[in-house]
Amino acid sequence: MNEKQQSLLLESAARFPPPKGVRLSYGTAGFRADASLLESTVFRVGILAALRSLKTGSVIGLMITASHNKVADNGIKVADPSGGMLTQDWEPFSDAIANAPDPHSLLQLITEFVKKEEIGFEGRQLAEVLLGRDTRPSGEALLEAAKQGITSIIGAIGTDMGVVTTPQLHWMVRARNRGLEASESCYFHQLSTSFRCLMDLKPEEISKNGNDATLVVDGADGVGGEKLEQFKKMLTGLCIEVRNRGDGILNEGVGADYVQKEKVAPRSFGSADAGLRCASLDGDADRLVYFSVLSKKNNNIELVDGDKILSLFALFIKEQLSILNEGEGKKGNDSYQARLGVVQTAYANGASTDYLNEMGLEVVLTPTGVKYLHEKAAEFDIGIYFEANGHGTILFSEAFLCWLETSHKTLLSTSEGSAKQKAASRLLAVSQLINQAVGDALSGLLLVEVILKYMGWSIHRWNELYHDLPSRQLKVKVVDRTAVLTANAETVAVQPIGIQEAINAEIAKYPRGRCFIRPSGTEDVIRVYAEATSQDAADALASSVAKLVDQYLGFGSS
Ligand SMILES: CC(=O)N[C@H]1[C@@H](OP(=O)(O)O)O[C@H](CO)[C@@H](O)[C@@H]1O
Ligand SMILES: [Mg+2]
Repeated sequence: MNEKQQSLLLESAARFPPPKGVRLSYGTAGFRADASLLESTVFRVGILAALRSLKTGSVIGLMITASHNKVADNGIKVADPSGGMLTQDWEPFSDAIANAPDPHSLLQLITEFVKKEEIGFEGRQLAEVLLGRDTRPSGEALLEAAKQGITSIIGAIGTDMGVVTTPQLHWMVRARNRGLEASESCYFHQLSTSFRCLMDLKPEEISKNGNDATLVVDGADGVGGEKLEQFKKMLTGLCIEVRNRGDGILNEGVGADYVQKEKVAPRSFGSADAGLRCASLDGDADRLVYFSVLSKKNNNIELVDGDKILSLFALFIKEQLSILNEGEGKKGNDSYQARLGVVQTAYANGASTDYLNEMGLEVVLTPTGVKYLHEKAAEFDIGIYFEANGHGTILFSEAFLCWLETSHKTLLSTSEGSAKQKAASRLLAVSQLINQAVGDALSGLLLVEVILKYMGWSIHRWNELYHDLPSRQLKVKVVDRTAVLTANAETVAVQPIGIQEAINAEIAKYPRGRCFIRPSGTEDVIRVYAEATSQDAADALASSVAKLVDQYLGFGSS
């Protein structure tokens, strides 16, 4: 770095002093905190994004959002060239620069990192960062701070994509790096075209079914509701009513996180909606859950969570693959035994994992956080991942898509059964519809709708795939949540010493009992998850383990 660059960094960093006494960490999904604390972090992440763009020679994304958190919070996450999450190798650097106390220590960290990563500053190409933000009022000022961070690297530019959903921004980054146009209208066009294609390919005999009625969507009073309202006009064959489109307070009593965790209907939904097919998006529209309001008790719902979306997708994909492979074994020709895998976390309901295993699928568990699930899913030809809270997608490998395209062409030109050709067309359309960069509530919703139509299923029939084991999640405030270390995809607590044995002793008291603890990456708490054969048992197991956490780590423990 030359002197001009160094002084530009020092000068601009001086305008964004970090808040005193606050330590920030990249966490499960980027930095998140009260918006008033974030300007300097966002500015510094702007620098990181510009460096990442220089290093990779590709376009990088920055999304300003705090997803399902309260409206006063905000946050920032980085999208890598593939459109996926920032490589985990760069997280320690992001933590270090976010917490550097002054411009000089910041400059030193950057200088060392640039050297270590061999980021070339001489004769370099232009760096470009796409910026997006959700509807939070603090978004605009933070976007400006990010831009200033980006432009404090000479030659780097920030391109403002405006108010977008998180998955739209990730999609745009991926598109740009593949030489495609990255506008919102291209995104809507791709989704609506592939949706249309899948609708046209549904079996003819299934035109009348239980799900013809309107889909009612809770937009969480955030960006997703706004976008869906705009987008729904392009969707023929699907009637959508969007509620909570931004007239109420973001995420307050609304949204996928609220619906999934509280298991109640969001604001603006009530007994008048009983029996209807409803869906809920989170604040930045990367999570999706379905629900149906139960008729008798006002706010109670039948929840159809991420695990069930995953199961529906897996069922559909598996069926298309088996149509495609019918009879191929006998002929021994160029059939492709695609490896289909599903990825979950320890929060997946045990009944869903059993169901997927019974389907003969390979089920892999990873730690919480899309960055882990996505990475694992990418190892399969078709990898489907979902967190129970509704964040997930389906990834197709390049090799499989290449084979699929060729065999689709061959099937079109021969008289070989149209069933196979349709299955190939469906899989190709799914790969276009479902976001390949990150979990996307809007594209996920369209795929659910199309599969329900294909199966001729109502939401109730879908929910009957298996019955969830009763579960309970609790949060415990502790002195230092980093004192809990876990292993085996977070199912075992290895520290503090002795706590796992104590948890095991509690679990042993309940038939089919399962329970684990882990430190949250987005909130200052230890999360407790428990599952058992009855709700009372799940509640009792969760609360006894929460007590153990408090004994070992709570404020009276030391
Ligand atoms: C139990 C739970 O739902 N955890 C969520 C939550 O992470 P925590 O690290 O548990 O706070 O937010 C993450 C980001 O949205 C999401 O990936 C994850 O699934
Ligand atoms: Mg989200």
